[in-house]
Amino acid sequence: MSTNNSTPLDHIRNFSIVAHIDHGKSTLADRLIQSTGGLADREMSEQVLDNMEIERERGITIKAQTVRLHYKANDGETYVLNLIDTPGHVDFAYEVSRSLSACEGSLLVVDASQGVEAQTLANVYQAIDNNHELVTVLNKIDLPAAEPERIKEQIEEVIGIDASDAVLISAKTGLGIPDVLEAIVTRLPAPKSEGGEKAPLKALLVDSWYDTYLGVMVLVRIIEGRLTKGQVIRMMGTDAKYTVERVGVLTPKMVAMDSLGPGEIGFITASIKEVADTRVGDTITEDRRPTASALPGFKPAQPVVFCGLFPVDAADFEELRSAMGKLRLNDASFSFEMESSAALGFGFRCGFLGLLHLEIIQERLSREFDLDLIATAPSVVYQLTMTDGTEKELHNPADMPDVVKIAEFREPWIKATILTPDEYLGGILKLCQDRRGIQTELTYVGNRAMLTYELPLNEVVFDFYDRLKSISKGYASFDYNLHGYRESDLVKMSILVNAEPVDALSMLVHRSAAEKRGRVMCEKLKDLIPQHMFQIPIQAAIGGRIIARETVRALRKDVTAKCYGGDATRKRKLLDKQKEGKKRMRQFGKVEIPQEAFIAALKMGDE
Ligand SMILES: Nc1nc2c(ncn2[C@@H]2O[C@H](COP(=O)(O)OP(=O)(O)OP(=O)(O)O)[C@@H](O)[C@H]2O)c(=O)[nH]1
Repeated sequence: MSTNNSTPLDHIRNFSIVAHIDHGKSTLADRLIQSTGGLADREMSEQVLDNMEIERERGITIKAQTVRLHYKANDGETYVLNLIDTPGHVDFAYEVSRSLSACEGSLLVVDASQGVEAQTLANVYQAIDNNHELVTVLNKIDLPAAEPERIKEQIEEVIGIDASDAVLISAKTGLGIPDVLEAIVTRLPAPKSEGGEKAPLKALLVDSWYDTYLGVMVLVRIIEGRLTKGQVIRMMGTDAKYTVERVGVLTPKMVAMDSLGPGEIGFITASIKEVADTRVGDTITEDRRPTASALPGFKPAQPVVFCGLFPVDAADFEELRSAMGKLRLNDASFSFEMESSAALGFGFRCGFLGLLHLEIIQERLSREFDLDLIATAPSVVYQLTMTDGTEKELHNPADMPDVVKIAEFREPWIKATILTPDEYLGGILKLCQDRRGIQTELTYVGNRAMLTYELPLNEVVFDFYDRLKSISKGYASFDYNLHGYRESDLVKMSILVNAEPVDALSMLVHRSAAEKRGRVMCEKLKDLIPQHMFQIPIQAAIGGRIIARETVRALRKDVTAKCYGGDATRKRKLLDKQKEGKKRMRQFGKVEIPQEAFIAALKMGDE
């Protein structure tokens, strides 16, 4: 189907939904699609917007998606509503911000039984920074625990916006959905376009992804002018030229169009080779008649967490490289380069936006590509000033230069916001304190405490979020943003198993925490490393100094010993089983360490 459209600006509304995780953003989006007939009921698989398998399984939104809806309003007119979905997790805050810049308004969804959470705050402030008009939507009012009046007051008190006209809905039952659609049309502004459609083309590159059939697809928001099939476009940031092959919109099905006009959001394809060739935030113009000035643009997302990924079986190396290449096609914020380690052989040093991003990539590699991997300790990006005045960035503890050559060592800090029910406050304060946190604020929102802390990112990347959740029984919420670099007294802690250093387990820690970390790590490894025929010392060391030690006692019997008599098949079975187990082990000198040990050892706990 091909449609030529020219929706007048005042009949377009571009909006996002901002919410804390689990407050019902995807359910609401699905309802909006369903009630405007974007998909027939039978096409409505649950949660259309979260279309990746892992997203669906974990119930989180990663890649921003967009849909165009047609809505016949109470005034009898039909409006085009473009919904840009935004990811809800802290790791993807950057994607939230760029999705928001493509629209004029947001629905602020708050769970009426939970109230404002850390990501509600983070996301709503981003919307306000983007000059969005807001419509407050209180969801889950079907729940007996819903307290819409109290939550309205809370929103006014904490966020400082008027919530008296909040729309009360249940995305689950469908209650109130027509009111949301009316509010979008009557309360959110139409896009503006200074130059209109006669002006030279100026479009914002909002997002891009790789489609197996169509190649690189680019999501664009037209500011002025017209984007047409066959047009030669120029990316103003990279100066690359392309001929537009397809123009269309997502309903969420792809629908071809001849062109897109001012205020509209849609996709194009143009034989672009790689997602990496498209720069999110770039300005797209017509090569023949370029626009006078580019849009402000965004800074590219920088990876903040790095770790090494190695195949358990060295023979899988090429397969791993190709799998990573495929993942990167769709995720320009994931980076990798080859690395070799004495203990782990050949693998890759990978960069991620955060820990969740790391876990997702790791999971996809093992699930979609069936690869057994060992991940090394996650590390942040450190800055070094050397004694000769040069500056260095350090992504990998293994590359740590000789300490005598370092004049200054700096590590990244974050500013974290935590909201928690009062009864867990003590435990959380202790956690933050143990992680070298500096408290900057403590206020109350009803019976919940709102804390702001400055924390070294290095202390957060391991298991901070897991710990926070377990201390608060899942009730605390957390959000952070990077807050610059500070000088720090960091040391490299090595782990030696049977006197051999295991580089995958070495990490940079603050001097004050080194001994405790070393002790915990050795204790954990003692339980994780299976017994061998000999005694295995496990040691933590800083430089040449041992700071902790444990021993795995020697095993006496071999596995076949209990097969008295000569049952050969049974014996073979046991040996096969042992071989099977071996595949998932790595040999370090004479010692075999199971793959799980690496991951488990790095989840520190604060016992
Ligand atoms: N009772 C009730 N449950 C709801 C309602 N809306 C959503 N839920 C449930 O709340 C949970 C979270 O909903 P989602 O729509 O996945 O939340 P989300 O905000 O999109 O989460 P992310 O995709 O992770 O950002 C799901 O189990 C929904 O079924 C509602 O109106 N009432």
